[in-house]
Amino acid sequence: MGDAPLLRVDDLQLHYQTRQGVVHAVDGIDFELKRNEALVVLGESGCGKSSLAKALMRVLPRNVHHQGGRVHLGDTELTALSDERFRREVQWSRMALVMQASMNALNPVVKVGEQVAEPLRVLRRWPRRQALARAAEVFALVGISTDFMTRYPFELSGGMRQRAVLAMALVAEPELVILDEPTSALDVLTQASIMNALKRVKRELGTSFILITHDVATSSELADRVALMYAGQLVEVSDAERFFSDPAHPYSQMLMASVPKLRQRSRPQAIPGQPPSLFEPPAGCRFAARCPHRFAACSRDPRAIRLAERHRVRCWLHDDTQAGGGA
Ligand SMILES: Nc1ncnc2c1ncn2[C@@H]1O[C@H](COP(=O)(O)OP(=O)(O)OP(=O)(O)O)[C@@H](O)[C@H]1O
Repeated sequence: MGDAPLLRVDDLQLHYQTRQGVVHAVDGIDFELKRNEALVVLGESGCGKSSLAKALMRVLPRNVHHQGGRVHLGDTELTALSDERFRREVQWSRMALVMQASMNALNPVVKVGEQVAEPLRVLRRWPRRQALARAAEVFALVGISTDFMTRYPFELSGGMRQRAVLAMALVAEPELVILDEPTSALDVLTQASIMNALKRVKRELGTSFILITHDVATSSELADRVALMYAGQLVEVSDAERFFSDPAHPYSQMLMASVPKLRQRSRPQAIPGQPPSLFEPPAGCRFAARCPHRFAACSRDPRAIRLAERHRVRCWLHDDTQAGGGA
């Protein structure tokens, strides 16, 4: 059991119905996450990162056209649970989501400490005093003075509100916390200090994280693993160190070359072209149109190729059966 993954996601799909057609926002995603690991999901705007979080957490809009795949959390198959059981047994207590811009979603007329304590009162039926005492511990862990517990959200800075939302997600000690762009609205110093708070939480509570972001630099601080998303699919899933130093997928390589670095002589390189439409994504490799290495095989969908233990890449260049093809 010891090394069994905490989270296993197999062929996850989430498609939306719109007047223009069906949007394939999440289109066949597989990955695993171990306990106490932080997975950073990177990808440019519109590639489906938030949809992935929503599919995992069942926070779905009304216009879902199709949902598919399996998700296991420990031994529980989440995708087999009814909405009612998922809400009662999983949301907040085993798995929590900090949505994009959620620091603006705190209730303006309820004191912050009461809001952070609420999951314990509702889910665990803890008495108010006990819940507030636990909330105070979590406030300290995420770096807010407990003085702020008796304040209203408008009395807190953006960074403090974001920490309060984080405290609320952590208060019931879920095994997994999903954070969707948790710091993108904040200044760089606040971003860094929230990343430090997350590292502390990971160390002290053993929490696993999925951190969704387009910010390569900030996220590298926390990441044990990286998954790079492109047009609804994961193109590479790898150890963070390997991903940042020696990425394997051409898109990963181009993304890393596009990130400005302090001691870099050459200029950061933009990636020419646009991602494909998610209405009718191409049948073959979705990155092929922008890829300098494309060759004949790319007109077929590249399966996930295993480069090493826990390193998968969705690219024919790394498939031995296609050896010599343009690499
Ligand atoms: N409810 C919805 N109905 C229809 N299309 C949607 C809906 N939500 C998202 N989309 C579309 O699905 C695709 C993926 O969106 P999503 O928000 O998941 O991407 P993202 O990578 O999180 O983007 P960003 O970083 O800009 O938030 C986009 O084309 C988006 O326009």
